[in-house]
Amino acid sequence: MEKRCRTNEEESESHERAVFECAELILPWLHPTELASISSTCKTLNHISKSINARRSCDASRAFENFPTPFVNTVDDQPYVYFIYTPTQTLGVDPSSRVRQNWGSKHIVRPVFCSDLTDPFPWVEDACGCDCESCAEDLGCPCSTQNLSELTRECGLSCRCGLECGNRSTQRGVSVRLKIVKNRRKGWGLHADQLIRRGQFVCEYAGELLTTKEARRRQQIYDELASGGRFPSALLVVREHLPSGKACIRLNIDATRIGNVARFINHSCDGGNLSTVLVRSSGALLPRLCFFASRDIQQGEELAFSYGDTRLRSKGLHCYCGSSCCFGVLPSEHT
Ligand SMILES: C[S@@+](CC[C@H](N)C(=O)[O-])C[C@H]1O[C@@H](n2cnc3c(N)ncnc32)[C@H](O)[C@@H]1O
Repeated sequence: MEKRCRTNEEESESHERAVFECAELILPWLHPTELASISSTCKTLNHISKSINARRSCDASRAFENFPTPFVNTVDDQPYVYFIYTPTQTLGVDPSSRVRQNWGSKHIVRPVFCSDLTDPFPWVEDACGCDCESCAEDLGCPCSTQNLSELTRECGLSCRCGLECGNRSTQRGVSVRLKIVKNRRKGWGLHADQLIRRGQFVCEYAGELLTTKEARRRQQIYDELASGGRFPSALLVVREHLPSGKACIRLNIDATRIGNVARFINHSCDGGNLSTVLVRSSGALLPRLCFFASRDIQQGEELAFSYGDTRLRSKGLHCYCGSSCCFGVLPSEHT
């Protein structure tokens, strides 16, 4: 059979295709500043970068969650906020390490969501699950605590019903449609994109779990950055008081660099429309901070909560929550 030699044109087309394919694989791993600088080098890379930015703005959760969470910005031309997504709490990562995540790729591979696999902490020995064979959400679960207290227990790893258990509703990721909307004064905020019923689970506050020493170190840096202009940090300190009242477990969750959609929830001086509940899964060493709707929330409404145990700072950031009881200054946690 006669072999036809490839023309120069065909050869260059094939090279271009190879470059295109490689770029499509590599560029989604880049930070926005890297993406911007590479996109200025040639037309093809500029084109690919643009589509990556468009895909990033369509889903902040990078398909980790059950529904995409889009960014909506009618204020300026920032298409999205860059951070590393984690659907559950994770161990603190050295800030100097450049963690990367594939975001905005053409080929979306939905990560397997399983909190049992992602829980970074060892499980305690006496972990127990419920005895029912299958407990659907509507039937309830014998070991479910029906009313929302400040601390709720859920079934855990050894539950025989698996992740579908009606008493593991906070372990299946974000289960309502949400969007991230930019506001001129408060920056980005998390909004409902459907009706959310009172008592419904919205999302967990996921981020890096830090030692108190590291939390204090980072808070100092964040305060300095905030004083020099707008820097929206997302370091939350939560205390779980033990029944004796004498001791408490302190959780330092930093969602500034690594977090989930909850990092966009703004503060409201009137407590907003979310209640925070510490949920402990049977067998888990540490509780997780979960948000539930404290009343019916209409589609489009902004989600908000009070940033917790606070002391007012006379020179703190200005609060724009707009509630009738607004203190005028954003609360600041004494880390
Ligand atoms: C956890 S982040 C919330 C998301 C943030 N708005 C953003 O753009 O990424 C906390 C930061 O949001 C801003 N923020 C939250 N609530 C606010 C409020 N009521 N008024 C003004 N700024 C607020 C502050 O900059 C604060 O440090």
